Amino acid sequence: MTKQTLPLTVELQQYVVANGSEPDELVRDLIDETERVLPLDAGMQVAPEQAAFLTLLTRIAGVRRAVEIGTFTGLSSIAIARGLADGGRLICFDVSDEFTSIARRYWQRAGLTDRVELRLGPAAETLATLPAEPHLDLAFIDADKTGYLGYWEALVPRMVPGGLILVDNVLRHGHIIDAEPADPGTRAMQEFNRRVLDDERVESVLLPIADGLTIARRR
Ligand SMILES: C[S@@+](CC[C@H](N)C(=O)[O-])C[C@H]1O[C@@H](n2cnc3c(N)ncnc32)[C@H](O)[C@@H]1O
Repeated sequence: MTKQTLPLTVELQQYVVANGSEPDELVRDLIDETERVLPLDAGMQVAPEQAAFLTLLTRIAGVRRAVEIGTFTGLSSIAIARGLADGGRLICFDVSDEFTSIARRYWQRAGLTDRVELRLGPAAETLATLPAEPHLDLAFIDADKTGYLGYWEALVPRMVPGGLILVDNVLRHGHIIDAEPADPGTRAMQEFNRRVLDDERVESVLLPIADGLTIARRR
């Protein structure tokens, strides 16, 4: 019996990726280009095994309507869009025209432009333009950490019963357990994780994949 998740060495993570989540050529090119063009920001991309997990989860859940908060150069959006059911659509929210211009190029190359729509602007404002009633099957939150609670409150009422909200970076590279974190993003995530746990509108699990991924299911 194993009671604890294995800490992943670099070699073990490479094994994980090679044995179940190996990126295809397009994703490899996107990862390489992001590292080359945006070396200081490339760490914001989801991990390859997380991207593969997003695709599988989207497919398993039969998702037709999805949103993503925080698109960057497009890796997680491609992962979600690839898992959508026939006729499914993903709306991406981001503030950066620079980052998402790379994403748009890769959506084109991946043949996903009919499934993906980009809305530029602060997500606190652009999310409010979505219909208020429950209509979303899946939402992925991966943007400014101090905004997460606001995004959560905007999204939960818009999720259909059984809809999934996925939240990245809930472990803050381990700093989530710091007593008094100096970083406002980590303090915001401590509060966010408490609020999700106490939120009776959802059932949730916090998974130690990459930087921590919460999966919450709307009751
Ligand atoms: C961690 S990155 C997203 C990574 C992306 N999911 C991927 O897999 O490549 C965070 C993104 O959130 C965007 N962002 C930051 N603040 C935002 C805001 N207030 N509204 C919308 N997007 C925001 C940034 O421009 C950046 O592209």
